[in-house]
Amino acid sequence: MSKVTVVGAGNVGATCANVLAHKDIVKEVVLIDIKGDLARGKALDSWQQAPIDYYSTQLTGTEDYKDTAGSDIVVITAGIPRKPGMSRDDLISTNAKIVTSVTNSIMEHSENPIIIVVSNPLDVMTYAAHKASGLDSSRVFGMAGILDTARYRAFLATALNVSPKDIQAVLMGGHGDTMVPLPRYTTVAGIPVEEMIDSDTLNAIVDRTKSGGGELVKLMGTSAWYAPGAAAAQMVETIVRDENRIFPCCALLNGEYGLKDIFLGVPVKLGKSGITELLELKLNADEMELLKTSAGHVRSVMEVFDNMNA
Ligand SMILES: NC(=O)C1=CN([C@@H]2O[C@H](COP(=O)(O)OP(=O)(O)OC[C@H]3O[C@@H](n4cnc5c(N)ncnc54)[C@H](O)[C@@H]3O)[C@@H](O)[C@H]2O)C=CC1
Ligand SMILES: O=C([O-])CC(=O)C(=O)O
Repeated sequence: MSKVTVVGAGNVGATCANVLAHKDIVKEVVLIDIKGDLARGKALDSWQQAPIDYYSTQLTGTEDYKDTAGSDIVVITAGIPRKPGMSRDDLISTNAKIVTSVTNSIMEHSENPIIIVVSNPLDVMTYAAHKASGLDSSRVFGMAGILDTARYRAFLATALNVSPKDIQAVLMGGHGDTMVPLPRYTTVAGIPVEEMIDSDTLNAIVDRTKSGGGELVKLMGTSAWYAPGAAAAQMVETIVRDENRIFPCCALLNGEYGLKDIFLGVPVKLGKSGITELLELKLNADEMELLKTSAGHVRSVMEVFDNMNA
């Protein structure tokens, strides 16, 4: 694994490229954007950080897809972010076209890449990239669950006054307000979280997690980038290192959880060929109900996408 392309040199894309370079695990990161100078500038700035922070990963910026040729992994962050008052779904008409055209351009120059989608609305943009790429679904998936789980873990760490390192959690469903944090699968240094925290505080943290993206949009006037960029870089890392780590990712379901032909957040193993296994948790009736509601919402946005392309 030597070459990673990050499409979109904006807040999330540039952060992802920079965090990835710091990991020093790939030979080359290409940052591509319709704004070529922005991509070249951010790549050059990151490359000039290499002697300070000690990494060898070469970063280049471009607007020309020829420079992405032979990419092993592609992270798609191109598209518009939301502004206060908007939902992620409001981005669909603009971002569907961008993600489809970007995927087509990538596929013209790379034979069998792994594609990680970040652009919103995430679940449907992953569906769009999968459709446009013609790649096996084990090689096209979306980043959301790592970020949403990280927010949940960070809120818990604050409430419990513990290191976020010690909090493990799973979260499922679409990347929106219907996402499903799973307290029953949350532990603090191996201790079930429900033994550590009262239910009102836990419920408030679950609710805050669900609107965690919106909280940041309200504060900043645009959406988050540090944690999102780092989350996408973590997915690249586990693939490059062929670690088979388990992360919640947006993946195509084929009957798992009683759901079919839908991209939704579920725990998967990630290795050098992409998704190596999709894990089916033994959800209880309440959890399953929440997951089905979330799937229903994602399906309604998928229909909007399908109608745009009919
Ligand atoms: N999945 C997730 O958890 C998250 C998703 N996002 C999404 O990621 C996307 C990017 O967000 P930011 O980086 O904050 O936005 P940004 O506006 O800072 O950057 C987006 C970049 O995409 C570029 N772009 C637009 N059309 C393009 C095309 N056809 N080809 C190449 N580049 C193109 C723009 O020139 C811009 O530089 C948004 O859709 C946002 O909603 C953001 C955070 C988390
Ligand atoms: O909230 C947004 O629009 C961006 C995003 O997906 C997130 O930060 O979770």
